[in-house]
Amino acid sequence: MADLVVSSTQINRAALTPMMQHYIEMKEQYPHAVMLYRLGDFFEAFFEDAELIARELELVLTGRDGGKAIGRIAMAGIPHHALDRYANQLVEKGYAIAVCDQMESAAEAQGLVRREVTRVITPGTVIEEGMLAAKQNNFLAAIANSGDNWGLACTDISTGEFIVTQLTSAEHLIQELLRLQPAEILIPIDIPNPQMFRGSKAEKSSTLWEGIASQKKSSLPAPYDRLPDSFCYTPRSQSAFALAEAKQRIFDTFRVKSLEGFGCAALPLAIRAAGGILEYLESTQKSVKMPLQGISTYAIADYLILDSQTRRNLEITQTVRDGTFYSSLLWALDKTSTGMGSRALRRWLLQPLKDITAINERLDTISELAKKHSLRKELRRCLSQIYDIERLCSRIGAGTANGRDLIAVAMSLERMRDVSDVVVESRSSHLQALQSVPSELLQLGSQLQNTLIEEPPIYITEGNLIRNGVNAQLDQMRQQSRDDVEWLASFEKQEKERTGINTLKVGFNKAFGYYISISRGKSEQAPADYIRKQTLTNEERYITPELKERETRILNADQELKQLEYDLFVELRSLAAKQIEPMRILANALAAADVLCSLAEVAVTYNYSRPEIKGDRTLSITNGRHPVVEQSLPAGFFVPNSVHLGYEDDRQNPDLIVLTGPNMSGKSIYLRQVGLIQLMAQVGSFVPAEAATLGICDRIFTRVGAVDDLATGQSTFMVEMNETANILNHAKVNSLVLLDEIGRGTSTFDGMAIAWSVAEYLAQQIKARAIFATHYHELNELASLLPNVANFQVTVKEMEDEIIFLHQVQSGGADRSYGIEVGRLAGLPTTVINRAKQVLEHIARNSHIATGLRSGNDSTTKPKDQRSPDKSKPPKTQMNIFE
Ligand SMILES: Nc1ncnc2c1ncn2[C@@H]1O[C@H](COP(=O)(O)OP(=O)(O)OP(=O)(O)O)[C@@H](O)[C@H]1O
Repeated sequence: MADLVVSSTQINRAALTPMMQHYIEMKEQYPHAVMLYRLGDFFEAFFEDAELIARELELVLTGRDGGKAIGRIAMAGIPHHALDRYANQLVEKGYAIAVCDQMESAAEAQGLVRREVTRVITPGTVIEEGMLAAKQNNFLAAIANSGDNWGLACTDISTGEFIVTQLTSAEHLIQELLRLQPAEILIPIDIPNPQMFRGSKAEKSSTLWEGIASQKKSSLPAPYDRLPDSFCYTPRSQSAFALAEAKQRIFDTFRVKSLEGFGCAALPLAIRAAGGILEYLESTQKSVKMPLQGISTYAIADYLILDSQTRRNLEITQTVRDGTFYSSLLWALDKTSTGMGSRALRRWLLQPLKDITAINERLDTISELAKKHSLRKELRRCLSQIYDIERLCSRIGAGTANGRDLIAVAMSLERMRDVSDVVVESRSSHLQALQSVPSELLQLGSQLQNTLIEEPPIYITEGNLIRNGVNAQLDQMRQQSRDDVEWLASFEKQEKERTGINTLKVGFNKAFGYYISISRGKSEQAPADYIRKQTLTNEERYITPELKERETRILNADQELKQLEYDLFVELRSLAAKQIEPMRILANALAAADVLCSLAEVAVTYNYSRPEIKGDRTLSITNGRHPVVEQSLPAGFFVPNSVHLGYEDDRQNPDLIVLTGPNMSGKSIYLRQVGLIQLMAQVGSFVPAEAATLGICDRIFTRVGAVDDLATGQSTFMVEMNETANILNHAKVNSLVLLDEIGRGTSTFDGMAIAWSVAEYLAQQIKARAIFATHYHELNELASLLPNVANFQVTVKEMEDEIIFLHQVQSGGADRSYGIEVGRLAGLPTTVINRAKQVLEHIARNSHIATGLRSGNDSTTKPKDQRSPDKSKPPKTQMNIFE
């Protein structure tokens, strides 16, 4: 629309209408955000913002008079009740939104309606229920830096969680960010407009942000240019991150005088990051202040470290192939009954423990729940009736909870009586935590239930919230209101009799209030004292002084009644807010119990066993299974396999296993299942195995077939080498290293040489427990050279014209891959298969690749079947099915 003014920068402000002048003033305070300005029943955007939301939300771009000398200003709007839905779409696209609301009704206003920014919604500060995923945290993070050290603070304002840590390298910071997946990250950089919001997604689609669009991440000042591209970053003024200011903010927010109790007193960077978050919350949460829990400090070394590569390869929360939740470990284990439990399970899986006592406490609880079927069943039934108290607490504290929220709290607290009864005889600590519910919470539950009606409306300003008998004044006003209804009925009856018009009715509408309605045909009969107010096609509407007088009283009484109900409700909500702390403790206990019930349920369904947790390097799994693949195969189809690694006292168990076997035989699955079982044990879960004794790992490393990393322009082989280097530089004696085919993406000789030396380094230098799956059968020689290396193979059975995958892992090395057979199964043309077979035979007869590596140091200390195959015999050719 050519005639619309779309830019606010070049106009003569004095010529604008007073309201538009106010809009510009507001917008200037939030230049980084799309401003939604309340006008009656709509939130409107003007100028550039109007164009933006019209484009992004597919709305009609219209115009509004901006003043005589200005003309029509671009405008686009959304109905006020649809704010959440549209705001959600904008936040998803990476925009921040400043909500400028009306603080008084147009009728009340003297002059211009008072409007204020009540809230700035950004990806990390979303609290609206409809905008949050029930099963996932929505984290807002902030970081601070000094040299190689980094502070990280992270909060989920919908639950009040607030965690901080300090890290000693950018890599650790990035790994933590990748684990937490914050929706928004605050970085302390002073750019010309410090409030400017930049989200990676917003940059792509917005012209509004041209000022910052040039500030691509790579042009952000060091050291922040190293941060991953996939997040939404918001630059903030450095002053909020200054140590003194940050400390003061923490003192003020949490009403403390020292940071000792939070455990971060000696972590200046963590404090600075926390200060950055608090300052941001102050500036975005205007009228709605979500109460935070106290700060909880953690160290990454307290937990089993899983880097992003390992989380991805083990498919903990999503699959590698298509990134879906379905077929991930979380999918296989999540039988939780509440959103709190589901979020906790995700956190537990991404941050397994190292503390044996804490692990055993979880295992004890699962043991009890697994053994006592009716306890588990009953507890799960009760949990499924409990609402998301964690998030409800935050809404109560922020003063945004409505009647339905309080009823949900009341019902949940009522259910707690059943929960306590169900666990009354339990012995494990996580269930004992639910045995007694603080009496003040039970009282609160009863009070909420006794005060509020069963199904209150969504809005708390419309009355109909409070039960009869709660407040004498309210009861009296309600009686009055009933009397008024009766009076109206008797007035109607009286007027019918007086006029003799049977169809006469008393009606009401917002514009005219109460009126007497008579059909046009009968209007001649209207008495002289009737005052005509409105003429419609079929009826005439009248008022009388008596009706008007009564109307004033009815409407005033109605307003007063609603106000009284509102006041009583707010009082009740404040009362509930005083119990947030015990409610949060309860919510945490419920979440843990829910996770443990879920793990127990899975353990019983799939016949898992309790792992024995040790402080040494034992990794012993008897007949283990892959928890996800097992669930996706028909019962009994999965072939269990064992592994015994890293037992130090006698050298019966190796540190490193060279795993060979044909393509498709199950090497990758085996590798992953070992990693998953170790991870599950440290989460405190039962494991899919007949028996398992597992020492605590400090880290699990995995390297599984890489793909080209087009985003960073790295080749498959480069990615593979990067990942391998990372493992060799960080793995320690207590780590578990799972390598699937190293050295594939280069020439056979280079690849094999690298694979050999990597395996040798792992076994000799690092002595980590490791499984090395490979098609380089020459690596079987290592077992004859190094005492802590053994060969294992996944077996197949050769039939006359096919091979059968047995998926069984046995000691000894394989010397064939049956790659050509797999090619045939995949449908390679027969000519190609036959030719490949000829070439293979030729190579097998003439190649001496491994002879140089076999230096004759054959170990005699190991069982025969763990040594390399006898290479003195002529190499076998592929199966006779090819001949
Ligand atoms: N223990 C098992 N029991 C039953 N089926 C299995 C088992 N292990 C693997 N499989 C099946 O075999 C398929 C191939 O397994 P996997 O990908 O682990 O083979 P691989 O040996 O790593 O193959 P390649 O060397 O070609 O990469 C799996 O998709 C799974 O369906």
